[in-house]
Order: sequence, then structure tokens, then C-alpha cells
Amino acid sequence: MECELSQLKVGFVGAGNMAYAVAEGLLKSGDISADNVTVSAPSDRNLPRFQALGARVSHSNTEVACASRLLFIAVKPHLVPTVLGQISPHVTRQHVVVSVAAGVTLATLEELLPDGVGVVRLMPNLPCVLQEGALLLARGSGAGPGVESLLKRLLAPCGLVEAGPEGWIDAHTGMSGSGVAFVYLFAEALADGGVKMGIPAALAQRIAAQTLLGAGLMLRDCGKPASVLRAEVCTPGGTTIHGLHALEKGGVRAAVMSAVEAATERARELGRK
Ligand SMILES: NC(=O)C1=CN([C@@H]2O[C@H](COP(=O)(O)OP(=O)(O)OC[C@H]3O[C@@H](n4cnc5c(N)ncnc54)[C@H](OP(=O)(O)O)[C@@H]3O)[C@@H](O)[C@H]2O)C=CC1
Ligand SMILES: O=C(O)[C@@H]1CCC=N1
Repeated sequence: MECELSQLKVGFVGAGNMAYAVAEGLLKSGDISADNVTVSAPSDRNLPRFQALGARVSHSNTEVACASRLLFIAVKPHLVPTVLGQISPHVTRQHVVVSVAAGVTLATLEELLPDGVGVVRLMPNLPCVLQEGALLLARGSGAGPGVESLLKRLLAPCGLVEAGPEGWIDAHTGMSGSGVAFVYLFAEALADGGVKMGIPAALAQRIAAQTLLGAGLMLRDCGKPASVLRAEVCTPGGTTIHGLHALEKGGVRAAVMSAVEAATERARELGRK
């Protein structure tokens, strides 16, 4: 990947939510020029929003592969073998291929691409669309530390970008990729609790969202672990400890841990297909 960043050609195969979130982040980095970005999808459904970013669009995956050096694969996991089968004859050692598909392993990606191609697994999550994602990446043997630094720099506007061994990617998928939905479920339940206690639904939903946002920002920015912040909310004999007791009796802690475990296992299962 030896070229000026302003000259770097970037491609997206797949034009869904994740492709859009990552593309927007890349362009916000200011390093990549929109007219160097090409995106493909079979239908026109999702392409206009990429055109609005200034990217070029196509229905041909091979056209995108030929036009780019940094190539994101952002289709559903079961479509990855088909798509890589199409583009593989056009991928060279000058390419870096970054897959965001849940479960699809580096070994599978490397097997489906020519020998020596730099391959990366990247697991983003939905809040990337608001530049507040949590992304973890793992490099294959053909992608050096320079690729990791480049991706960290380019993806920084998407949120927190960390690198780790591939063994962590499925767990991150369960904890953070899917974890976003677990948090939404908690938000729904919090608002339902407010409704049960007499607050109108629309107001309860706004309060639930702000409660999660405020709690999340404090957790990220105050430098205190969750357990300490939780203790700070608990007045002895007060309301919070009574509510927490109800949550513990409901097994919420074990349920959340089991949810992460189940989602991680599912990512591993997808990888075995
Ligand atoms: N959603 C999430 O929160 C997360 C998703 N992921 C991973 O990201 C990947 C994409 O997910 P997401 O963006 O949600 O999915 P979407 O359903 O939003 O987008 C899938 C895209 O793939 C396109 N597509 C379908 N078939 C082909 C094909 N043969 N060639 C090229 N493009 C094709 C679709 O085309 P069209 O526009 O025509 O329908 C669509 O643009 C998945 O592998 C998922 O595991 C990872 C982390 C989080
Ligand atoms: O549910 C899924 O499979 C994808 C991966 C992580 C979030 N959504």
C-alpha cells in the first residue's frame, strides 16, 4: 500500500449500513478523497447515499476490486465466498482486503484470495454511523503492522479502533457488534418500567435514551470502573439498591453474560460454515 493517502483507491463490496458507516468515517478522516471511493451492490437500493458522499457506484464487484487497493468486504457472511470467488482473479498483492463479515475467519478469507494478499478482519458496530463505534481489527499474515496503523488512522473518525489477535474478534462481535442490540433491549425495558409507573411512553423513551447516553459517557470519560460508578448512585437504604436487588434476583448479570457467550458462539459457528 505504497501511495499518497490522497491517491489511495478505496472500494466497498456491499453498500449496507456497515459499508456506509465505515465509508463516512474514512471520508471524515480527510485523508481519502471521495472520488477515489467506489462502491458496489446488486441493486440501487443503497447506492444513492454513497453518491451523496461523492463516491462512485457500480453494480459490478469486479469493477470495484480493479478500481481499488484498500477493499472492504461488507456483505452478509454467507455471501463472502461468492463475492471473493468473483473478485479473486482481480486481487493482487497490492491489495489489502478488509472483511467486516461476522464469523468469517482470516483462514477462510486467505483461502479464497490469492496467496500473500494482505487480509484484515474488522468488527465494527452500528454506532459507527454516529462516529461512536467500537471497532476491533485483526491482521492476517500478509498484512503488516503498517496496515494496522493505516487502518487505525483512517478509521479513527468511526470511534474507538483497537487491534488484537483474531481470537478476540468473535467475542467482540458478541459483546459489542451484537451488544448494541442488548443495550437497546435494556433501553426498551427501562422505558417500559417508566410507563408501568405512569410516565407517557414517548417521554419514557426519551428519558431512557438520555439515561443510557449519560451513563455511557460517564463510564467512558470519568476513568472510573462501572462498579464504582454504580456504588456512587446507591444511597444506603435508598431507591437504587432496592432496584439493583430486583435486577440481581432477575439474574440480569448472568443473562447478559450468557447473551455475549451465545452471540460469540454464533459468530464462531458462522465461521465454520
Ligand atoms: N449490522 C451490524 O450492526 C453489523 C454488521 N456486521 C457485518 O457487516 C456485514 C454487512 O452487514 P450490514 O451492513 O448490516 O448488511 P446490509 O444488509 O445493510 O447490507 C448488505 C449489503 O450487501 C449487498 N449485497 C448483497 N449481495 C451482494 C453481492 N452479491 N455483491 C455485492 N454486494 C451484495 C446488499 O446489496 P443491496 O444494497 O442491493 O441490498 C447490501 O448493500 C455483515 O457481514 C455483518 O456480519 C458487522 C458488525 C455490525
Ligand atoms: O447480528 C449479526 O450477525 C451482526 C454481526 C454483529 C451485529 N450484527
